Amino acid sequence: MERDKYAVEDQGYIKGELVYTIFHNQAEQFSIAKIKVLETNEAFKEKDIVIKGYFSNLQEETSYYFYGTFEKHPRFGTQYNVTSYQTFIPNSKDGLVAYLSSDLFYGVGKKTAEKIVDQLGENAITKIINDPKALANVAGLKQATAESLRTALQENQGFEHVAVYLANYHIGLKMAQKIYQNYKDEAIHLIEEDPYQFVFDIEGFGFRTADEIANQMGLSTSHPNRIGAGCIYVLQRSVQDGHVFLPMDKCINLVMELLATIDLSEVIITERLTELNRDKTIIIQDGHVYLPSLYYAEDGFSTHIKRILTKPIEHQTPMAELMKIIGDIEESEVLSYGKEQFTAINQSIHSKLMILTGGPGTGKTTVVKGILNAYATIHQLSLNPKDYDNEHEFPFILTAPTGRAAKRLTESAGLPAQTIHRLLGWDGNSGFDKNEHEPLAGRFLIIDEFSMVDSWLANHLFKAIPDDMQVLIVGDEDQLPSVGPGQVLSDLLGSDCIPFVRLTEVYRQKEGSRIIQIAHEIKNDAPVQLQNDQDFSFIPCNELQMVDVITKIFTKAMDKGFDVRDVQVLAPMYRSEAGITKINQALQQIINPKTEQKREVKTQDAVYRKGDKVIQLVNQPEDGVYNGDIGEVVAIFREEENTENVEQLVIAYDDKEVVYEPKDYRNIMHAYCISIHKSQGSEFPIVILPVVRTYHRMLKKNLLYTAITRSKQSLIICGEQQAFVKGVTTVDTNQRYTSLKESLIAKLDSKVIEPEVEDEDQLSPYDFM
Ligand SMILES: Nc1ncnc2c1ncn2[C@@H]1O[C@H](COP(=O)(O)OP(=O)(O)OP(=O)(O)O)[C@@H](O)[C@H]1O
Repeated sequence: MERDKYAVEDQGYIKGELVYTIFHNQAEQFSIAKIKVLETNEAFKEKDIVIKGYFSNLQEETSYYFYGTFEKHPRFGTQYNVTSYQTFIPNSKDGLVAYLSSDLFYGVGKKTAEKIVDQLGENAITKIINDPKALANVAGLKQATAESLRTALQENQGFEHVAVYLANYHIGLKMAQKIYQNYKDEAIHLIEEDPYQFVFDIEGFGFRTADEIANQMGLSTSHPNRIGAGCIYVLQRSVQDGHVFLPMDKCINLVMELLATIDLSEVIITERLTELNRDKTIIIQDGHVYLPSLYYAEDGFSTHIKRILTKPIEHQTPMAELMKIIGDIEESEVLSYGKEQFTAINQSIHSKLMILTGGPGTGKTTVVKGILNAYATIHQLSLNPKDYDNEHEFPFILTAPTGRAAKRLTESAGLPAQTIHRLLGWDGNSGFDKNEHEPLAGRFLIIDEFSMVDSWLANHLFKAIPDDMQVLIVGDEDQLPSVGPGQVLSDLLGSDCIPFVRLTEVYRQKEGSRIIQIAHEIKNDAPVQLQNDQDFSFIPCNELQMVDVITKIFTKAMDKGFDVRDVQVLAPMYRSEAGITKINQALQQIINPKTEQKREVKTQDAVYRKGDKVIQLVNQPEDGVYNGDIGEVVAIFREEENTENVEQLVIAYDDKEVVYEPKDYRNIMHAYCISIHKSQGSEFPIVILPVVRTYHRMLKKNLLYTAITRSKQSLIICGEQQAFVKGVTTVDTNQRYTSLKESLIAKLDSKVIEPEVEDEDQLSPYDFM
């Protein structure tokens, strides 16, 4: 078969044959291979070359046309970066027989291939693809083999055909594979019909790519499909910045900016937005433009808040009784609750829904334990899960957004806690098992680290809360907002519709913690002193010295007997000389270097060895691992060493081992250094925090506050003092557009639903001791 009619005109090519594969990632279909050069129109004189790209299945003894560009790799020299390719099948009988009897086509041997070519001639492949009956008369060819040969040929040729076509629009093989998997042979026809539809259907297919294709096809820049796709694209992008909606005028401006054409006016875009609103592709309300899922998430969440608040608590505990109970708890815990803490326990016991907020060390956990104890005593419930069975479920539900946060909650409260996803029975695909029809079973729900909960998850969670369940939300409003859209905790507090208690008195500080002092200095906008102390050090250095400084500190901590898991480097960004990637590479070399005996696997971005510290990057509920979980590579199995015939990486987390196949490797990365965003909800004995000017875009008060509050025993900041001071005084002005506050005020009639709490000032727990 000659070069495809869609082959890129004037583009350089190398016609070559596979010598051997150097690296192949099955999941990504990414390969690096050595190729014997048979013919080329490139200025290249060598006999062979290393190529890399996304290939579906490169075969030996088969020739290909590779289209691409040369690249100089610092270590491996000149390589050919392949952007598209196609199999070369000579029209000669021998060539066709070799191709049809290759490993690509199961069940077709040399003899059968010869018969096929004898019967169908030079155009055998085209005939088989186009005519389902073409193979019917080939003697001895079973119908099943004939069908599977035709399907495999269609797949193989079809993908190459699509890939070559898409390469004309600078769409690489990786994206071509996604497109082909989605649309198969329809891909070219569909893209020619409406390239903008791909923006919605294919993850990662950018509006600009669609635009380029449409442009080459001569589609008008003011075509309604273009404007529609532009509107949706602008909204989708705003969700990535945490917004729940865009104000109408801002949305129009962003669409104008994106579409950049003089044919468009605000009126035309407004009309298109109105049409999209009419057919429910978007929702416009009060001048706010929403993607439907977010509109319904906020609206649903506030409706459920109202529903929960409306059903009052049946059992009211007289103040005298509560004071006595709290006094007894103080005695057994050997502490005396501060006034705010006492108010928090009292109010939570009497509130259907309450928020407990406060900075580090203000006693949130202490109060949570107090509330659990008081509630259990009042309702004569055991706090021991073993005292319950399937018919009598444990009445206390403790949950948090991440695995690490749930684990910490389990440890601090002394009761089992789980992630919100697990609690709701998320299956990873179709949604949650728990909802309004299948609600949660229990009496008292405590949700920790609520600042990390986004609008979607908040709605799913509250949907599943039955009317008579009591709820306590716990979180620090000064932490980073959720990664997903919304700012649910601060909107709840800002609405003034929900009872809350804000703890301000710091208790851990009394134990002499400089870390907590720094956190509160940042929180209260007070000047931060960086002088060294028992649990705090500042090490001045610049960007280029950073990796060296960090590896030294890390090594010293290990020499002192700390475990790799105890020491955590937190940085704001991946790139730069002092970025996460460089720090991880350097630390891996020091902590877990290559040795003869140590097994390793190579992925596109990293090398993993047995003993490496790694982090899970996405929720993988089917295996019980969640975004932010940190584990260790404990075993690597080669393909031939297991029944699945696929390479495997085994990672041990706190309470389980999870097996990763190559297709899952993209879900992990090294975790010697992780991003501050990923560290939300976790705590570490030692935190090393690099802060340099290069990070300036990221250096904001809430980011540094979040990083600092992750450290429990020791905090080491290294870098430039000026950058740190600038960071802690820079408030993130990127306001998120959310309407939860207004929605709550409208639904709850702007009243804080105060619990009926007697004035505790008149009595003290001591009156009852
Ligand atoms: N009323 C109190 N009297 C004495 N010590 C207290 C009191 N309240 C809290 N503490 C102590 O202060 C420290 C911090 O309290 P706790 O862990 O409850 O705070 P937190 O707000 O949950 O902190 P973080 O958010 O950092 O985990 C603990 O050692 C706790 O025992």
